[in-house]
Amino acid sequence: MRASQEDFESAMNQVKLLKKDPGNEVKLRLYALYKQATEGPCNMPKPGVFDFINKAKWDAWNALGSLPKETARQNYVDLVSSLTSSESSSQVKPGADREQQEYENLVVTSEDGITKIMFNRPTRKNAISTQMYQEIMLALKAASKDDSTITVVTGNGDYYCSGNDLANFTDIPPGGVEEKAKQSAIMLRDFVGTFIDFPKPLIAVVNGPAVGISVTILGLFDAVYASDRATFHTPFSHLGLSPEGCASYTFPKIMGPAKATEMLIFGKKLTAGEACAQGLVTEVFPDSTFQKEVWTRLKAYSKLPPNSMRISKQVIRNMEKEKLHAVNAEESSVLQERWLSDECINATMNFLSKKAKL
Ligand SMILES: CCCCC/C=C/CC(=O)SCCNC(=O)CCNC(=O)[C@H](O)C(C)(C)COP(=O)(O)OP(=O)(O)OC[C@H]1O[C@@H](n2cnc3c(N)ncnc32)[C@H](O)[C@@H]1OP(=O)(O)O
Repeated sequence: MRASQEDFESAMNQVKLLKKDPGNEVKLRLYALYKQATEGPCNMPKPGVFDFINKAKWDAWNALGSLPKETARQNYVDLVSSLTSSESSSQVKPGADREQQEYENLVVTSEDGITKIMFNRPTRKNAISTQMYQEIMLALKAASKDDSTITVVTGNGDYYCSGNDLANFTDIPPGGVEEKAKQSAIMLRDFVGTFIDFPKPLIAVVNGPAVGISVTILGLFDAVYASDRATFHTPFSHLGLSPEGCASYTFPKIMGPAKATEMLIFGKKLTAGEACAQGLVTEVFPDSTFQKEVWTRLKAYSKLPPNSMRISKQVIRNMEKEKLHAVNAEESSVLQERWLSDECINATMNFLSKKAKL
């Protein structure tokens, strides 16, 4: 499939978040492909021999000759993808009991055939910052390729996750709020897409309250185990928002349209027991024994034949994938508009100025 303009913009965002300097040669190649993809063949006068930097850039761009813009765009996306996956595979290597240190907002460990991705911003109730979205995507991509059999997502501290970090919208780029909304919609689509495409059994261990996007994406998990302290809250109307994470499709399917309406439109907060009765949660455990009971069970599941589990997941989920990607694209584009609405801006300002809380 050819890289779209959105894939290209998403790749540009990912370049900014690379943790390691890819080196001058790769940077020149990225520069040349970017210029070719956006402007076509090199159209600049050749810099003088002593203007080393601009001469190197010119040489790299000029070397692409008449490479078509679409091919340059595709090559750029492929190059960025190889850079991000080599970073992520160097972060999660197969093996036992290895704690990863390189994420700022996650703790990722691999042990007993289970890769555990733990949200780790407990002082912010594990709200998902822009960087954390990128880190979760990297961690999931690495987990999809490592030798673990199942992948678990959980939270550190008293919360599972308080949803999108509302301060994400205060970091406005030079292109203004419209540009911010556009970038956020691309990131959201990529983020949710990573869950849709995740190939192994994906389990949520919901250790405490869950809010917003951390609830909606549960519909894309294969099992959800919850402490009886957990609650499930999607206050989209209160925030001037609309559903994401494919919940506009998965929630009515899981719990029926009437119950989904209460959650997604009226923002009704469910207890763990209610969420279980409505099919969003697989099983609820008393908080006092939650960790012990869940991890004992998961360790037993992780010993099942991995290929069989993967294939069964594909059989269960693959028929829906195309539909889910379409829903994800639509939800992201609706939200791009919502983020610019007075309703949303006022609700966000009220939270950030401490006038409102859920
Ligand atoms: C960008 C692209 C993708 C976008 C996808 C869109 C997703 C939609 C959603 O996820 S909607 C849900 C958004 N989340 C919220 O509205 C939750 C807001 N938080 C709260 O209402 C409360 O903090 C609480 C109910 C979660 C917890 O209340 P409590 O009193 O127990 O704790 P504090 O409020 O004191 O929280 C500790 C500090 O953490 C900060 N914080 C918590 N959640 C968030 C958040 N989501 N965004 C930003 N900051 C958050 C809170 O402000 C406290 O900070 P302080 O110590 O500096 O006061």
